[in-house]
Amino acid sequence: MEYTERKKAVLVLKDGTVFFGKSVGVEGTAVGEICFNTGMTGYQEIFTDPSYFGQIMLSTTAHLGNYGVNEDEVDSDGIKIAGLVCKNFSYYHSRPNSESDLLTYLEKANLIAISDVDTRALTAHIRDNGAMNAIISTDGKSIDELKALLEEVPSMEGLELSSKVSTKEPYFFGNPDATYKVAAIDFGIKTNILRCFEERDCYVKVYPYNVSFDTLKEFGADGYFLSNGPGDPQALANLGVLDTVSKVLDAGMPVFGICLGHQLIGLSQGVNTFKMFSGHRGVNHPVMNLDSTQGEITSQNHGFAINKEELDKHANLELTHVHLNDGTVAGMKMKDRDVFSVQYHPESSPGPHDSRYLFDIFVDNMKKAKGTTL
Ligand SMILES: NC(=O)CC[C@H](N)C(=O)O
Repeated sequence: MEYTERKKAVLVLKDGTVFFGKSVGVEGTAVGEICFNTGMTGYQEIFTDPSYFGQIMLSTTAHLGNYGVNEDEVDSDGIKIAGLVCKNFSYYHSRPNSESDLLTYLEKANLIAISDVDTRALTAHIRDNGAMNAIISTDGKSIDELKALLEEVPSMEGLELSSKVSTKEPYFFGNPDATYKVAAIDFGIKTNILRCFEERDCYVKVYPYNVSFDTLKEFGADGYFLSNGPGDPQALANLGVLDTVSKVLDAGMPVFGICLGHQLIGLSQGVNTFKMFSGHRGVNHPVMNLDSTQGEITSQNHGFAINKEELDKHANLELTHVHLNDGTVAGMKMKDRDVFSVQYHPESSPGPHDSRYLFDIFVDNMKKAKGTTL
């Protein structure tokens, strides 16, 4: 279908604001919390990141689709975002190693997307008014109909979503003969985290989000990993997850947590999380490592964060990284054991590789714990 034949599409925000655009392809209606990502590239990694499950992605980059898609650039088994809002959608792509075009990729996943939206104005609106639910429609529903549907959509606050994206059965990743064994809990794990472990001589067993500590232990891992994932971290508390996390921390083995995993470490130690005003999502968020005093440009995707005052008062937790834009907690460690976590994404897919050293520290901790001189 030619661009000029694209149907009219509409976006309605929970506060009643309406934006018009054009349907990219699939017809239908999609709901979710709208959030903006400021990365200029990396759309395929973002769309397949399970942490975005249940969210409508607003991409602030001027062009989407211009470099096509490639199966190597996925971070899970498929598209996880609930819907897409963009400015210019490229129906033509150009890149030597692209396998297909973005439109076909979105159509296969039945993803509803609208283009030609004034994304600058929309992003400024969310920045000023905070994260909120939204509905996008490409099938001609009236604004009143959409507003009524939007009333039914639950708030992201209190929403448990890990169970929707976590693996149902344990699986392995990497080389079985690798030096280190890592037991990972999958709250919505990104594949690039597993690749980062594999590159560092680790063999990973990935478990469902509700695994018991007794089952985890059976693998005889050298270290534990708590993954990223969608939804409100506090909602996982009701499912017994915090009890498992506490047991993991008490095992005395090296532990590494990323994003949701980091938030769960905090919650398990009595430090609360809160819903941020509009969250951090992009590939150029500045973070300071308080130990080295070096800055890192980081990849981020979160709408909740750890309460800094509670962390500062905690006897056994220490702030290690701080977000330089707003002073929020970007990383922490436990004082009496090799447990550390970050709110951002050191596997950075997409994003700069400044923070990959965190994987090296975790492997180093496992090396020390093994008492080897490898
Ligand atoms: N990337 C993540 O793990 C996100 C964690 C959590 N869902 C949040 O939005 O804060």
